[in-house]
Amino acid sequence: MSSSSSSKPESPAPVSQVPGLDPVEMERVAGQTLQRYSASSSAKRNGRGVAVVWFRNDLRVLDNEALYKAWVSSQEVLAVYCVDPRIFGSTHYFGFPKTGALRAQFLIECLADLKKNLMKRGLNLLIQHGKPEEILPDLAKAFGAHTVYAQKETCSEELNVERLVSKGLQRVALPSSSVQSSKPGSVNNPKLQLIWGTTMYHIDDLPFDTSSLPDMYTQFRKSVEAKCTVHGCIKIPASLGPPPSVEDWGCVPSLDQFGLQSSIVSKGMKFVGGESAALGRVHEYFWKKDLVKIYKHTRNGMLGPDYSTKFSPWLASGSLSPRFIYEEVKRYEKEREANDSTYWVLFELIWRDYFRFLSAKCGNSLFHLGGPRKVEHRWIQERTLFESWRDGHTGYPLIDANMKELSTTGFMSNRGRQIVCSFLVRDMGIDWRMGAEWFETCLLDYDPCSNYGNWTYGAGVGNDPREDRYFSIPKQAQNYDPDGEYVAYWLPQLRSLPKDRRNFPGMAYIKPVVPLKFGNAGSRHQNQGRGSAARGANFGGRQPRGQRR
Ligand SMILES: Cc1cc2nc3c(=O)[nH]c(=O)nc-3n(C[C@H](O)[C@H](O)[C@H](O)COP(=O)(O)OP(=O)(O)OC[C@H]3O[C@@H](n4cnc5c(N)ncnc54)[C@H](O)[C@@H]3O)c2cc1C
Ligand SMILES: Nc1ncnc2c1ncn2[C@@H]1O[C@H](COP(=O)(O)OP(=O)(O)OP(=O)(O)O)[C@@H](O)[C@H]1O
Repeated sequence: MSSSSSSKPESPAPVSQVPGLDPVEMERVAGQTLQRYSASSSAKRNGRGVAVVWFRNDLRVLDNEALYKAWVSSQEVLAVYCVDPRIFGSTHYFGFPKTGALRAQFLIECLADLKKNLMKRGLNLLIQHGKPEEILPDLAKAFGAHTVYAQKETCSEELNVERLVSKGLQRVALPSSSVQSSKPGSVNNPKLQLIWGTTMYHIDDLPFDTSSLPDMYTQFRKSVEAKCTVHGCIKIPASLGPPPSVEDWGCVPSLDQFGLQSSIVSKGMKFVGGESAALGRVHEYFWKKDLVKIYKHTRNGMLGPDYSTKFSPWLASGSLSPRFIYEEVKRYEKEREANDSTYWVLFELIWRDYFRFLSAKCGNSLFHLGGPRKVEHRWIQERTLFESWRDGHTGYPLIDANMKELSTTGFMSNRGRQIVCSFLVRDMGIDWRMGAEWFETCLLDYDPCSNYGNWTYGAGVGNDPREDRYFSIPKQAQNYDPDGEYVAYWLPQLRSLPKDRRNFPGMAYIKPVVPLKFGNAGSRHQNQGRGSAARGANFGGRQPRGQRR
């Protein structure tokens, strides 16, 4: 056997913390970066009274326009986060936990860090438990706030909350003295002002209305690259105080307040929540480890913290601004090197933008079985099969290892996500929404637009009919885990096998729960003679199309 000599079983590698900086270094890097992005002392504040900044998925100080506008328009800023019980409810169709314990823990760390960073600037974070539409009008009334500033969202659950908050504020009557430029004696309502802030390219700069967004990513990308520029990050003054006087600012919540049990990451990557960690990871990835210059060649990896940026959990919670990443890429290109890899980070961030704008175009069809194209197709919802996928017991090491990584750490590589998605929908024929909702439960970087956008593409119901791909497991295993290092990490029982058999263990592993739809071409040891009969889904006889991007 060539490179396939069996190796001794090894004990699992320790958990890799992401970023891998010690707390002192992380604080130093975050402090320096925030300082670099502080507004000069001449920044103008010309408002009156109190403004509320309602933090949602923008848990950061750097490049936070809602925070900046609240500061400019007031004499006092009240920063608020509402722990909305709905985000700890159940997913829409299949009743999985809407937020799993790992993402809840990440959120707690984000809130603790935000509170700390706001306090360093003379503010604080008021944390209240309840629905924003009940909390915010009461606060606006109690503090006489003229405006509630918040980041705009695009999916219906969040839009609904925005509508209810706005309605609630309309019922609050404020005396004219709290409101700028109002006539003496008149009665005014506080306003909800929603600010765009999730994407790298600003929605107002797009060369088309979102209702006419191109159906093809490449067309979108070329158009924005040619016609738009990325705005510079908003600089926030070093001092934002004073806050209004508040009796009880509330504590950063604990997992049991969410009704969740702590889930310790025992293997793989442990992501640290919060803006300081996000800025630490950018520093580590770009400047300390110099990894961005090889990103394009490593990005399809699956094992360890360094094959890709790992920015997504912080982007999803808004502890990291995509415009800051853009500026860091440009700075790196100027100071060190510009190449395909440095560009490719932006290329991927444009995918993220695209899915965000697409959610505005598609509305709820993004979440419907037929997807934006309303594709009619018979799916199955077989619980036992689904559970074998969810729990990593399908008999295919590559699937099982990825699913175990997801439930243990809350993360999975992009390569892994595409493979397990294809397996669920094509080989098992299972309703893609079951997979998407399980991802919604588990992912640290869960974002409705990127998650449901990618799942609709993977299921062949997305808005671009060409994005209809089958991922052959044997081929993916040979290309992306040729020595079986990844599967042996997550399934240690495979480590004692020769390297080239770890992905094809035959009788040495669980019996596959379904045959592969397109047979086992390319497999070396597995499933001989099981045939290639398709199960469940029939995708109109489409042939495998290899890999995406
Ligand atoms: C079925 C499926 C579900 C997914 N669900 C999510 C999700 O809920 N949230 C999420 O952020 N990403 C999702 N992705 C996209 C992608 O897998 C992750 O963004 C990526 O793996 C995160 O790791 P990274 O930050 O190291 O990415 P990198 O490779 O370093 O890429 C840099 C950034 O580009 C963006 N990006 C890269 N690929 C994509 C993509 N395909 N779609 C959108 N943005 C992308 C991310 O913001 C990422 O942080 C999903 C992909 C698939 C196939
Ligand atoms: N942020 C989000 N995360 C997960 N799912 C979301 C989010 N926002 C919206 N959805 C999904 O959008 C869908 C809305 O379904 P709902 O029944 O409310 O409306 P609908 O019947 O689809 O509405 P319409 O017929 O007007 O399109 C649900 O599947 C819901 O889970």
